[in-house]
Amino acid sequence: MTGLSEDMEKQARLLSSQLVLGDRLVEVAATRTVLAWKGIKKDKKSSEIISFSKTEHVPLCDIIAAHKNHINAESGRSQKNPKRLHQMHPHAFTVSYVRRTRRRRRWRCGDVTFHCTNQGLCEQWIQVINEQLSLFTNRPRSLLVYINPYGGKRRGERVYEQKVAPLLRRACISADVIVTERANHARDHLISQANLNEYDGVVCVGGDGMFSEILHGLIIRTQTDHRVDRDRPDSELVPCSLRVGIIPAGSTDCICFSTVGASDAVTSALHIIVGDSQPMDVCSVHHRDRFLRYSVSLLGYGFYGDVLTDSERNRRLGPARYDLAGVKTFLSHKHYEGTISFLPAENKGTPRDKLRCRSGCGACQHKSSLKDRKQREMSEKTNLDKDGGHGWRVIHGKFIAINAASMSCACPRSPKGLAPSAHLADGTADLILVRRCSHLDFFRHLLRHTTKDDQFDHSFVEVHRVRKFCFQPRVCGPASADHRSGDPVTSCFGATRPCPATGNQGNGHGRWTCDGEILPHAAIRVSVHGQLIRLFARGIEEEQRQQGGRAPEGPCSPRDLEPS
Ligand SMILES: CCCCCCCCCCCCC/C=C/[C@@H](O)[C@H](COP(=O)(O)O)NC(=O)CCCCCCCCCCCCCCC
Ligand SMILES: Nc1ncnc2c1ncn2[C@@H]1O[C@H](COP(=O)(O)OP(=O)(O)O)[C@@H](O)[C@H]1O
Ligand SMILES: [Ca+2]
Repeated sequence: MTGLSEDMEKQARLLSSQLVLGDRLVEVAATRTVLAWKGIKKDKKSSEIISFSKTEHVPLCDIIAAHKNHINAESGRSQKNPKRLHQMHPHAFTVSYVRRTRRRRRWRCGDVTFHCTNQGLCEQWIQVINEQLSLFTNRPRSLLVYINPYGGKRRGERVYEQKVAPLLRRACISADVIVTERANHARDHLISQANLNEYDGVVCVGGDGMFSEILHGLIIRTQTDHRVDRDRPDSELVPCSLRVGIIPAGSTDCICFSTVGASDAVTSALHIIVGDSQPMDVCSVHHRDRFLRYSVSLLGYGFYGDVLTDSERNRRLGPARYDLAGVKTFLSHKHYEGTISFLPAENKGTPRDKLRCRSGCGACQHKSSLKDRKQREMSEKTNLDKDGGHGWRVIHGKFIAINAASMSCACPRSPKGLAPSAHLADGTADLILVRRCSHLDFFRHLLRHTTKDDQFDHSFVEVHRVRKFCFQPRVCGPASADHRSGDPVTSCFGATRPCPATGNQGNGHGRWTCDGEILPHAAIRVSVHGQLIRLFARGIEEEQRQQGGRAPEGPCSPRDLEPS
């Protein structure tokens, strides 16, 4: 043997043989974890086989599939293969694999084609590789796909057909596709019609709003199946068993960007195919004892609530509607008065620490058990706190914005996100309070979302890592007895009085945007549910750097025959 690599020698080979790759004779070997090959040639003097090139390899977990090639019978050879070598190796198979590109965290499909001496050997290779892939039980076989044809720049259907469907076919994954016909079509279908037992996952083609539909469909279906009362703010929610893949085709696409590291359809499709799994926190939002919505990205009051409200009027502008509304809202420079009460998350880091949530994040590894959660609830009840009692803190003030993010909310507009240190799956959210300040100061704060500077390093911004919070806008007329009592929970959800001017508590106040949807109430109560849902993603991967500072092209730079 020529010795492909020391590592390979330690593992049992499932198959190895001499094949042709391009114009080279190579020795190829497969183990349970890797496919590797190395250029070989015959020594003219001794007639021994010697190796002459470095070993190249693809980890099996990065392989999408192996397929037989149909070689043009007339010419008797493929374009790249020299005639004599090919005559001796007339059969071929192609291995498709995940190739990391130099463009930030984008994945592409690479192909490598091997030629064999006989059909039997060719089929044996295909069988061995595909058999190993079938042992990866994390990979989906069957998916339910929802496409929002009107999301973002209205390219959802085209993106799916041109970029995603061919890859799913290559990976032998079946897909039932539903193009939505109205808002909430996907949510309602998931709640009451879809036979979820038939699928290994759900795919959402659209933006954060469309993902929110899928999220609601899955969570509501799961809670209904388990008879959990969603209206009770303290209900323990049951995690959803199906994973969700996001093919970005929306306006912000922050959930995709924050969980995959790129806003790119092919990259997302490849994360689905290799069966990645990324748990994610979900916030439940209640008004008094009524469930309102779930949130995974931005719950924003004041500035972002106003941006969203204004942007809805210009939906036809696509993603640009947010920029226009952003400028208008910025110029109006409003602030809102209210009381925010929150339960700090202990021993969970802070929103200003430098620990970023990355693939395999340590802070997200530990999912607290039911016992831990019960113990925490008990200690919340017994630990009296100087500010609000029961461990809660209370802050009253005039705010330009109140933002809560249970993940970083990184997106192409703001690559580090609204809450750069927030974690995807640690059971907490970062609460950002932007107090009334000058126009120029608020502009400086906003601008820092697009640079490396710390957007929280301002006297008018304060940040807290929390498990729960509630907000009460300043009530019209004299404050209610409960509000004055200082008990944060009662004051938020007890006898807040409707505004006598409008008869409606929410009117005249700012509004909350919840993952892009406007909430009907300003007084809300929010709890973070750790790891309630899983995505086909692996979190943002650390940039791999080689000497010279460039990211590697692929697992080992095997020849890539497909244009990206
Ligand atoms: C001066 C430049 C300031 C740039 C500030 C950029 C901050 C960006 C933070 C983005 C957080 C995104 C959180 C995600 C929310 C999404 O779930 C949600 C729904 O997404 P979907 O439409 O895909 O369904 N999207 C949103 O809520 C949209 C938020 C977009 C906000 C854009 C704000 C632009 C502000 C521009 C201010 C300009 C000041 C100019 C002064 C002359
Ligand atoms: N067929 C449809 N017609 C109209 N609205 C839809 C349809 N399908 C989904 N929606 C709604 O469109 C909204 C925006 O979708 P999304 O895909 O997030 O795009 P964007 O990022 O541009 O807001 C979501 O609230 C979703 O409920
Ligand atoms: Ca979190």
